[in-house]
Amino acid sequence: MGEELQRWILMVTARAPTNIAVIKYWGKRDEKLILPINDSISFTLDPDHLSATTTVAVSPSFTSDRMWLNGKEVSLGGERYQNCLREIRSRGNDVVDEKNGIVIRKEDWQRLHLHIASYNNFPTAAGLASSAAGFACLVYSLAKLMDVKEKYQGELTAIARRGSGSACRSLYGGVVKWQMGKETDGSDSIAVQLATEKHWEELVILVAVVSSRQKETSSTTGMSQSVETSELLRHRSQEVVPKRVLQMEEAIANRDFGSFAKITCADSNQFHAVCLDTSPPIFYMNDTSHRIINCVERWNRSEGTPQVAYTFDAGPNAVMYAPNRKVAGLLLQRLLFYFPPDSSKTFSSYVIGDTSILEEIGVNSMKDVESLTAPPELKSESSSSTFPGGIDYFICTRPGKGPILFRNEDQALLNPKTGFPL
Ligand SMILES: Nc1ncnc2c1ncn2[C@@H]1O[C@H](COP(=O)(O)OP(=O)(O)OP(=O)(O)O)[C@@H](O)[C@H]1O
Ligand SMILES: C[C@@](O)(CCOP(=O)(O)OP(=O)(O)O)CC(=O)O
Repeated sequence: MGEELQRWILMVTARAPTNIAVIKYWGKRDEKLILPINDSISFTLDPDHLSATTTVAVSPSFTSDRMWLNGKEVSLGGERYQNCLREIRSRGNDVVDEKNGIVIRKEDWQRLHLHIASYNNFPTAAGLASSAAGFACLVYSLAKLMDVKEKYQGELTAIARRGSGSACRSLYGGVVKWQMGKETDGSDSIAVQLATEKHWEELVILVAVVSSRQKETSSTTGMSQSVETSELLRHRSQEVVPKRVLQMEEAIANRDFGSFAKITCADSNQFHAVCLDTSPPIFYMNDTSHRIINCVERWNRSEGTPQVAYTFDAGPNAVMYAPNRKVAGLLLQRLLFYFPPDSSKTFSSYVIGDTSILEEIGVNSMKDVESLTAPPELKSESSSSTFPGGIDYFICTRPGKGPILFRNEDQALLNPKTGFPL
C-alpha cells in the first residue's frame, strides 16, 4: 500500500512531575548546550498536584510538526524544542504494531511528522517550574513513542536538559541530583536519582502561590546576567555549592530535618543574594515573600530548632517543607492567620491539593480562618499585622514519583482518529 493511502496514527500519552530545587541551579557554562556551573538537588513533587500530561502522535498524514499547549497552538520553532526533537528523533528505533498494520523503520523518524498536545494541571509560566515538567514530559513521551533505549543511564535527562536545565531533574521521582559534568559535549551533565519518593515520605511540601502582577526576569536571562556580573555567583559555584551538595546529600540520606532545613534556607537566600549582586540587580521576591521568611524564621528561632524550611525560585512564590503532617498543620495555621484569603476567594479554592491537613487542624471554613489567633512567638509583640490577599492560594503536596506512561487511551489529549486536539 502506498504511504499516501495510509491513515494510521500511533500515539502515546505520559505524565511528568515538576520539581523544586533545594540546592539551586543558577548559571550556565555553556548556554547552547545548557550546561550548569554547579550541581543542584531537587525534590520531585507529587504529579497529582503539579504535573504536565503530554500526548505525542505520529502519522504519515501529518504535514508538519505541530504542538498545542493547554489547548492553544504554540510554535515548535524555538531552538529548545528543536534541539529536543532532533536529539530524540536521531535515537528512534524500529516500531512495529502488527495489529494495526503499522511499521516504522528507525530512519522514518526523520521524515514523519509529529503532533504534540500538552496540558499542565497548574498555572503555566507562573514560576511553578512548568517548563521542567513540560520538557521532561515531552522527552519521556517521545522516547516511548520512538522506543528510544538509553545507551547510558541518564541519556534522556541530558536531552530534557536541552529544553530547560531544570527539566532534567523531572525524569525521576523522589530526590534528584543534576551533576554538572565536565565534558564539553554535555554527555555527563545528567540527572541521577538520590532517593525514591518513599525514602522521606512523611515530608509535607506547601507551595504558597504569591499574588504578583509584575513581569519577572526569566530564569534564562537572569542567570546569564548573574554569570556575567556577579562575583558572589563565582564564589557560590566554586566554593559554597560543592560543600553544600555533600552536606545536603548526607542530611537527606539520614532524614536529618534540622540540617536539611538549614541548608535549604541558606541556599535559597544565597541564590537571591546573587540576584541582588547581579548588575542590574534582579528582585524575584516581593514583600509577601519576605513576610513568609520572617514568619518561618521567627517560629524556627522561638522553638530553638528548625520546624520548617523555605525556598524560593525565580519569582515570589514560596515552597515550604515540613517534616510531618503535624508540623505542616502548625505551619498552615500560621500562614492562614497572617495571609487570610481576600473576600473574592472561596475557602475550597484557597488551599488545594492534599487538603486533609486542614481537617486535622480543624480549619474547614472561612469562619475557622477568621477565628485563628496569633501564634505564640508573636504574643509578646505589640503588632501582629495580617495581610489579607497577599497569597493567591496554597498547594499542599508531598514528594512524588517520576514520569509514567498511560496505558489507557482515555487520558489522550489528541483524537486517535484525527490526531488533532480533542
Ligand atoms: N506542558 C508543557 N509542554 C511543553 N512545554 C511547556 C509546557 N509547559 C510549559 N512549557 C514551556 O515552558 C515555558 C514556560 O517556562 P517559564 O520558565 O517561563 O515558566 P515556568 O517554568 O512556569 O517558571 P519558572 O521557570 O520561573 O519556574 C512555556 O512558554 C513553554 O515553552
Ligand atoms: C531558580 C531555578 O528554578 C532556575 C531554573 O532555571 P531553568 O531551568 O528554568 O532555566 P533554563 O535552563 O535557562 O531553562 C533553580 C532550579 O530549579 O534549580
